[in-house]
Amino acid sequence: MKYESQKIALVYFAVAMGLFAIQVLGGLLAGWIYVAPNTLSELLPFNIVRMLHTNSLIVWLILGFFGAAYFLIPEEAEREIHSTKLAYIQLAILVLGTLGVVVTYVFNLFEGHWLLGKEGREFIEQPKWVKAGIVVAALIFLYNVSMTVLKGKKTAITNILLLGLWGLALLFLFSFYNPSNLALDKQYWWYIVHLWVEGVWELIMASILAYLMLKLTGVDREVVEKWLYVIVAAALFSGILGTGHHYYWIGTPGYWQWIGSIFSSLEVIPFFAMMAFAFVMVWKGRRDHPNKAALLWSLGCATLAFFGAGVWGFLHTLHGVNYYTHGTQITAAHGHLAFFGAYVSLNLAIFSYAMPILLNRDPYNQVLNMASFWLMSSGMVFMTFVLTFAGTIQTHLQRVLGEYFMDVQDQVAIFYWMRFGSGLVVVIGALLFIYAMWVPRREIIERGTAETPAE
Ligand code: HEM
Ligand code: HEM
Ligand SMILES: [Fe+2]
Repeated sequence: MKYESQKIALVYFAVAMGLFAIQVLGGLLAGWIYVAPNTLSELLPFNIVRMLHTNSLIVWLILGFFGAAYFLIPEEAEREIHSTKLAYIQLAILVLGTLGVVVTYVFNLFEGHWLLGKEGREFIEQPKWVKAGIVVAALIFLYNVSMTVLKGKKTAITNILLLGLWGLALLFLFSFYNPSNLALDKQYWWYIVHLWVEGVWELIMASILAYLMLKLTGVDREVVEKWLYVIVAAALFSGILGTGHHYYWIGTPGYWQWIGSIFSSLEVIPFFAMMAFAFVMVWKGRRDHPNKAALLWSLGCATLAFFGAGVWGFLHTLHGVNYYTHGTQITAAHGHLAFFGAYVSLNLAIFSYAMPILLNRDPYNQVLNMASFWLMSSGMVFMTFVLTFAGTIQTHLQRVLGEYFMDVQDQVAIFYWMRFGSGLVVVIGALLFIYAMWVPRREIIERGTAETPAE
């Protein structure tokens, strides 16, 4: 570790990994309720479990991004973070908000209250006071990292990372605007949900991947930067108008069917470019970095993001196809592999790289980490396949033959059992990952010392 303030990342990563465990366990519970629907139906109903699953996902991913920024910005800007104290205050606000969310959801408190009650829009259900807290925390964060970069060295990696993080925070402001007209509500809702994952988060992904490639493969910075600019341009060019693929059936004008189909098809390009980038960097690289697990997660991230977002996204993005598949298990299949491939794996890649440095551990449980990669990835890929089969049958029975929703659900039950099985593998992989990150290797415990890890 070159800069003392990089240590801030450690607490962010710790909270993120805690929520990651809760998120996958929540998913597993939701998957169990699918096959045994009366489970906890009074105490913790499915809709609440689902909310905890998706909300904790978003919160831990963002905490991971914040931690990644605090870790890599000092090295790139060649100076300490502007204020360590502000960074911890920011985390305290976010943790308080998270606890508030959990208590409000689980006990279903303050229903209908404008400030204290949950808001009932998927992914952005948080009560208004929590949303306000998130904005305050985001402002503190942006001030802190922007000051650091402004006073230090500016690189393409930090510029693009900051652009992505500013975009993330500004787009979140749309969560305060909730028009009573349902079509308008949905139109703005997608500004957050879509413009995050298919817009500004791609900038965050590209810049963190670029940083990892720089460190792990030792290629020249100029080469990394050229790729970075192309990826960012392709992401913004396709992703902004690509929002149209959510405007097909919500009451917006018909031209969105063409704009959405054309531009969202082009969204495959940046994801393909990120995959090509990662592999070309490894191929051209001149450095044999000892942290192979971090490289495995980086390559896995670029590859699974291409399949989950690019291929599985394209599968149902043309309006002629989406007319039939909209809101079926095809959507869930895509949602899972896209989020896992792109943003979960990205976080796990930067954790794998940074944690041994932050904890000053060499060697660390690298083989266990790689095992967790294969468990989690194969579990998620299998889950994607079974949900795709379920969704294909569902589309035919329900949308083509016109059978009733619940009758169709009974006929695809076998796939929900298989989803539970693959989910169990994912959970085991996730717990193994957390173990590999935090528990020192036996040699170190016995010897009592560690080497300084390679950076
Ligand atoms: C990492 C990037 C991506 C993530 C994390 C992601 C995630 C998701 C999620 C969670 C949903 C479900 C939203 C909901 O209805 O509540 C969704 C819907 C959708 N996504 Fe993506 N996505 C990504 C990229 C893409 C790309 C690149 C495409 C197109 C090539 C695409 C096409 C679609 C379409 C068409 C829908 C609507 C499905 C429906 O009509 O039910 N996505 N995405
Ligand atoms: C890190 C891994 C995971 C990610 C990124 C993830 C992501 C998501 C997302 C984005 C949704 C909303 C999907 C949509 O609207 O289309 C969702 C819902 C869900 N997830 Fe996960 N999830 C993960 C792990 C799991 C696991 C291990 C299970 C266990 C079986 C699971 C089961 C479910 C269930 C049952 C739902 C509700 C689906 C519905 O409403 O029909 N997830 N998850
Ligand atoms: Fe989208």
